[in-house]
Amino acid sequence: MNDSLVIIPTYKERDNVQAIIEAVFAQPKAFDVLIVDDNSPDGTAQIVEDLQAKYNSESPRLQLLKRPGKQGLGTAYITGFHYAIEKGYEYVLEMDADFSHDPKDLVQLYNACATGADLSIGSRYATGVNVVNWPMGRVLLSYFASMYVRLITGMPIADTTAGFVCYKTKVLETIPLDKIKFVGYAFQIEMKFITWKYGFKLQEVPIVFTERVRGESKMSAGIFKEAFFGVLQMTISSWFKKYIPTN
Ligand SMILES: Nc1nc2c(ncn2[C@@H]2O[C@H](COP(=O)(O)OP(=O)(O)O[C@H]3O[C@H](CO)[C@@H](O)[C@H](O)[C@@H]3O)[C@@H](O)[C@H]2O)c(=O)[nH]1
Repeated sequence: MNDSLVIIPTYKERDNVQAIIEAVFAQPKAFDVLIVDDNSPDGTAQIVEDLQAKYNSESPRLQLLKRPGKQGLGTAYITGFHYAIEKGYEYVLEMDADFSHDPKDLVQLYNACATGADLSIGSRYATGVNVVNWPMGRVLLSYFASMYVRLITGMPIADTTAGFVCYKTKVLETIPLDKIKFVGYAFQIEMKFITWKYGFKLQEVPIVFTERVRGESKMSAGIFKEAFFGVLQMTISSWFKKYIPTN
């Protein structure tokens, strides 16, 4: 077993899943991979099962959790976090299956945590705007959404919805995972917010985010709405909820 687990949630990622797994295993640092698949109707999980025979001859480097149906990205990660804690991984990384996150950046996210950060964030907005192939409307929406979150919550992070991150497992053991309630972009915001509120050290690592070439995004207007109103609700309730420390 390696010290770090890369969790990749998948829903209908038949055209990406094999290539992304191979790309993670090709990195200079050895990572284990956990795919959390929500019964994708396109056979994504079957592809992973076929690859397990190839990669797991010495140790189970490629792991798969199958859930019965589409339950959202947030709960897929929570399921993965519990798995990582149970197995005793020291570092847990989150990554999309679709190559919008470059697997080459995994090592620098890991290094940031190995040298002091508790949560390192692959940030599109740490140095300007580093997004490739998004329509201008989506860039503006995402950029201003991050500014909005920063303004409302006071969290000192430029890319608050980032989904390419590395946690020290002790963070995931400390924060109340059972209280995380959002599933989409708001899930990413909520996780960072609670981590920050618990006094852990957050560090942004500049990355370039590239729009997927294969398959489709599963984000929807509902998920965007959840983020917009959820941030307000989350910030206000943090003033009253005992499980969120005040700082
Ligand atoms: N298991 C599971 N996986 C899911 C689900 N919905 C999405 N996924 C998987 O989660 C990853 C991201 O999904 P996308 O649909 O490609 O997300 P996106 O719109 O590109 O959003 C990304 O960027 C956002 C910030 O701009 C991030 O907030 C978000 O977390 C993600 O990284 C992909 O690997 C996709 O298959 C689900 O319900 N269940």
